[in-house]
Amino acid sequence: MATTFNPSHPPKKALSGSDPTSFGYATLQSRLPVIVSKIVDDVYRAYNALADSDPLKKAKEQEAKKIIETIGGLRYELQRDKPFRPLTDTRSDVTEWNQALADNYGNSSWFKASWLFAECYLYRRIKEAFALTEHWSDYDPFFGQKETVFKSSQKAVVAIAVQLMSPANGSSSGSEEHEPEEKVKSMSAMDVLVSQGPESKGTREAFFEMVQVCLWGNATDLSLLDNPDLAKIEALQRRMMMNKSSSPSSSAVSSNNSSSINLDEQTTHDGHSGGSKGEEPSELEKHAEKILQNDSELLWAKVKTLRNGRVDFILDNAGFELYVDLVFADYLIRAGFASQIVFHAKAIPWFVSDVVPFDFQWTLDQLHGGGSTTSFFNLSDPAEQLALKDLGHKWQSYVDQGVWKVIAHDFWTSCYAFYHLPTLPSAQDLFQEMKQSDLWIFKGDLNYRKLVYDCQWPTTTPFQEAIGPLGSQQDVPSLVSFRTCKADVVVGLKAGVEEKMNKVAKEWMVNGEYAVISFKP
Ligand SMILES: O=P(O)(O)OC[C@H]1O[C@](O)(CO)[C@@H](O)[C@@H]1O
Repeated sequence: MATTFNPSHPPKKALSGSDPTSFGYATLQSRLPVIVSKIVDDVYRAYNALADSDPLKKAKEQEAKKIIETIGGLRYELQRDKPFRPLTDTRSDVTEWNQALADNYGNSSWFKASWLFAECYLYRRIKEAFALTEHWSDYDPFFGQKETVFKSSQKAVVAIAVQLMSPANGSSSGSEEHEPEEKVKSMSAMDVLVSQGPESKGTREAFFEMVQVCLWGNATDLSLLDNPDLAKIEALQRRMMMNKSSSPSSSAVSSNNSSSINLDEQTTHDGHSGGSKGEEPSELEKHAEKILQNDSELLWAKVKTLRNGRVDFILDNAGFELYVDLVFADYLIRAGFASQIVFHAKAIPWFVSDVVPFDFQWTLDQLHGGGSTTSFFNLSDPAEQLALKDLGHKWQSYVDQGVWKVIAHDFWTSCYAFYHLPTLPSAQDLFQEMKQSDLWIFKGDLNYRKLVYDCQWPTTTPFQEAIGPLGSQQDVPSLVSFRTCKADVVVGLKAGVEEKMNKVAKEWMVNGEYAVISFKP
C-alpha cells in the first residue's frame, strides 16, 4: 500500500532544528543568520554604488532601504524562532508555497519544522523581499560572492581549459591508427583520450577523471565556507587537481576508479607538460578513499552504453562547480555518449551559490569574453588565453545549437523533496519532459537531501530504497547523485562504515570532506 509522504511526514523522522544536537540546529542557529546578514551588507553596498546620474536613484534607494529592513526582520524572526507566515509576493509559485505552509506547518516555526522546509522557506522569504520591489526584483544578492569564488578558481579553471583545448604534448595514445598524424598533433589531451572510441581505455580513463572532478567541484561551496576564504578555496581546488602521475594516455586506471588525465599540470605554451612524471598516486586518486559509497563503475556501465543520448544535470553551485559540470557535459558530447544535455538551474537565488540562468550564460561570457574588451581572468600566457576563449566559444556553440539547454523550473526551489516529482501537479510538465532523458545527474548536498527526503535513515539503507518513488517507479530514468556530505543524513553505506567514520572524523557527515557517488540503475 503506497504511503503518502508530505513535507511534515517523510518516510523516517525528519531532520529538524528541534534537535539541538543536529546539524540543522547548528545551521539555523548560527550559519543562516550570518548568510542573511551578508545579504544586508551586499544590498547596502549596491545602494551606495547607485550612480548620481541614475534618474531612478531615489526610487532605488527607497526600495533598498525597505529590503534591508525586511531582511533584518527575517533574521530576527529566524533567531527568535517566530512562527512562519504566508508569502506575500506574486511569483508563480506563491500559491503552492502557501498551500504547503498551511497544510503542513500552519502553526510551526523555524526550529520546530523540518530543517528542509525551514531552510527552503528562508531562501524563498529572501526572494520575497526583492520580488516585492520594482527595481530590485531580479537582483541576486549572492552574485558578488559567486563571482569572487569563480575568479579565485583561475588556476584550476585554466589548467582544465588547457587540457581540453590546447594541443596535447602529442604523447602517443594509440590514437594514431584512428587519426592522421597532423590531426593528433593538434588534438587536446581530452580529444586524444576520447578519440579511441566510446569503449576505449582512454575514454574510460577520462570518464573516471570527470566523475572525480565533478564530485569534488561540489566541495567549493559558499554556504559551507562561511567566510569564503579564497586561499582555502584555491587550496581545495589544487588538492583536487594536483596530479603527479604520468601523461593521461599511458597510465592505467587505478583500482579505486580514478584516472589520471593531467588536469593540473601547468602545460607550457608549446603543449609540453611542465609537471613531474612521478609514479605516486594523484591527489584525485588519494581522494578516492574519501568517497564512502562509490558507484562510479556502475555509472560507467550505464554511460558507456549511451550513443547520442540525453543527460540531465540538476545543477548545484555556480562558479567552479558549474565549470566542472560543463567540463563533464562537454566530455559526454565529445565522447559521443550524449548529443543533448539539459541543465536544470534554479529560478531564484538559492542556498547562496546555486546556479540561476544568468550565472550559466555569465560563466560562458567570462570564458569567451562575451564581446568585452577586459578579460575576467588576468592571464599573461597567450596559450592560456586562447584555450579559455576557444573553450568558451565551443560551449557557447553548444548552447546556440541547442545541444546544451538550460531550464529553471519552480519545482527545484519549492519545499518539496524529490519523492513528489512524479505526482506534484505543478511538476508534471517537468517530470514528463525529464522522462525523455537517459540519465539524471544530481549535484550537491541539498539535491541529495531532497532525493532521500532529509530524514533519519540508517546509513546502511540502500540508496534505491531511500529515494522512494524515484527508486521504485519503472518510468524514472537512471540517476546518480554526486554529493559531498554537508548534512547529517547519509545512506548506502556498508555495515560498519558509520562506526568507523565516527572514530576517524567526528564531523564526517557535515564537513564536506567526504562524499558519495550514489547510482540508481
Ligand atoms: O550547495 P550544496 O552542496 O547543495 O550544499 C548546500 C548545503 O549546505 C548547507 O546549507 C549546510 O551544510 C546545507 O543545509 C545544504 O544542504
